[in-house]
Amino acid sequence: MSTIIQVKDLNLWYGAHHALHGVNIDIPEHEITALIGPSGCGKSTFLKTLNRMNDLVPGIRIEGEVNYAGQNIYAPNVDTTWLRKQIGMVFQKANPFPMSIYDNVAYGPRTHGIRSRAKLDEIVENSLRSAAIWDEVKDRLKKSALGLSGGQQQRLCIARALAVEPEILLMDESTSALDPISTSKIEDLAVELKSKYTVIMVTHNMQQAARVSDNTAFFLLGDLVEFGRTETLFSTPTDKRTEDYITGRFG
Ligand SMILES: Nc1ncnc2c1ncn2[C@@H]1O[C@H](COP(=O)(O)OP(=O)(O)OP(=O)(O)O)[C@@H](O)[C@H]1O
Repeated sequence: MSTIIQVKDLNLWYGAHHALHGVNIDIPEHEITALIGPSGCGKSTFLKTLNRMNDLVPGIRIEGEVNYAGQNIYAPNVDTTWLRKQIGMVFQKANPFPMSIYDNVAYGPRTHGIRSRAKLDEIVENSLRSAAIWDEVKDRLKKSALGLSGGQQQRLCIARALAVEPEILLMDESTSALDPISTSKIEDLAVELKSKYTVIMVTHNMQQAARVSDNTAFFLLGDLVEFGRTETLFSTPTDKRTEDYITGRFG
């Protein structure tokens, strides 16, 4: 398998707080990588460094490299609009725009200059199909996205992220606010998506990591303690701290 993102000696500070300590990781393409660890260990911080969503946090300092598409994304000439098109993100709480379902999905492509109605129709349908929500919304595309259930809103946000044809989808605890049925739909969806995309997900739920991911990274207090195949990490962890965490001894 090939590496899509290579992180080298990544350190991050929020003011004086050293939140990520020399993280090194190679993230495989077309697989699901789960980031796990107790609250405050730096999972979300790490995820956000992958498409520079942290850039505007006051007092932040980032050192090291995140190599993607043949360059360090922290190099001075990198276009962050391009980067975030390539590496999309879905958040913990669904955040549809207060507009129609159609316009939510068409928003990104329109921003990138697509004006043809037929082309937009095609993108909207394909994205909603890929996010496994087309059948539920195809008769109400002009209705407000805010009228959808929480689970539907989250799948709509996935469709919105897919509409600009990213390579990588970052999911930050995207099922933690959802009921078990919606959660299971999003988990199934993540597994389907990996044939076309690379998925990197933060989850508090170890069963979820074990169910859906191919690789798992365990963070503790800003350190990447262990990274490996999910099956191996959960069955025979090499680090005592990983073992303590996955067996519920702390966290
Ligand atoms: N914008 C910020 N400014 C200052 N400190 C921050 C900021 N965001 C996060 N931190 C701190 O950095 C550390 C890592 O936070 P982060 O949100 O990445 O952890 P996490 O593992 O995702 O936690 P959780 O599972 O609770 O979401 C924590 O100590 C947190 O308080």
